Amino acid sequence: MELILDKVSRQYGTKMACSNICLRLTPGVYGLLGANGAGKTTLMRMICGVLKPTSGTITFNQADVHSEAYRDRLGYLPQDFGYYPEFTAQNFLLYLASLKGLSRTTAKKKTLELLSVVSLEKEAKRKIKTFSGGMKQRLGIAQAMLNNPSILVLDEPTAGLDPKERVRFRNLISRLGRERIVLLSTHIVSDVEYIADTIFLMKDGKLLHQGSPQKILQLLEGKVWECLLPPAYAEKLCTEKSFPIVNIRQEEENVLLRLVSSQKPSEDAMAVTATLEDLYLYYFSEEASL
Ligand SMILES: Nc1ncnc2c1ncn2[C@@H]1O[C@H](COP(=O)(O)OP(=O)(O)OP(=O)(O)O)[C@@H](O)[C@H]1O
Repeated sequence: MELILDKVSRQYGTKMACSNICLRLTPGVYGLLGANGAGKTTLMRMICGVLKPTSGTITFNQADVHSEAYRDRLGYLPQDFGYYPEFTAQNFLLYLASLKGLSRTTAKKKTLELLSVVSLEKEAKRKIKTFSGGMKQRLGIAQAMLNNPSILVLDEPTAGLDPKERVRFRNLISRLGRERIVLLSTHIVSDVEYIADTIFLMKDGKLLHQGSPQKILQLLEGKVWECLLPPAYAEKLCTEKSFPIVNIRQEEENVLLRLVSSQKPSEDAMAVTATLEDLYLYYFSEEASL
């Protein structure tokens, strides 16, 4: 099973939202990481066949993504998925199952099975308007799974989840990714740090890096430092902006700076282990609020 993107680009007028993207996806969990406007939604919509590339090709097992056969194997949770607030969770899934052409008996069986997969079996008869953000997202994943897809595409599925819901979500995705291609986009690093086998780092429509979290982190090896400095000196370093500062923390009368630099930034700076968060803030420092 493989999904291949070959030199895929998408332009909106003069804006290049995705530029020359080449990817090969086999079963596993893939995290598409990028700041707002990086091109994640555009890329996912092209992968789902909802949007045509301006140039390049996307194929699944050598078939075009606009074929019906592909659509049957695809599950998609768009960013702005519309729920019907007055429906119960179960009726909502039954309704979507009928739209997807499942028979009544299969739909009923599948709906109950999926409500259990996303841990909503006890809420089956509750109206969606009473659900938390996390419960709605899990229901969204359940609807994307109705056709038992080989490719599951989730656009910002963790938006609005609290920490407990995030953990539950991660566990669910890890399980689903064992036998299918799961691609999820986020700008929250911790959501992909533990579950993604491969991370795609996107900026300004381009794919900057791809690889396992460990491989991606090697980019910053030996370049992340922490230094405890008097406030005046720390402020000087920050305003001079000679290094990307990834974190600032007040420590009693001093300031602890975490920064990225290929050289030791000050006499008593300590080299620390890089995290994906450092990497993200390093690449997206203009957009991120430090
Ligand atoms: N229909 C459109 N017409 C014109 N420009 C668009 C359109 N859709 C997206 N863009 C632009 O293309 C770029 C990529 O947008 P996209 O929504 O793919 O980014 P994103 O990474 O998903 O962002 P976010 O995290 O905010 O959803 C942005 O600059 C956006 O303004």
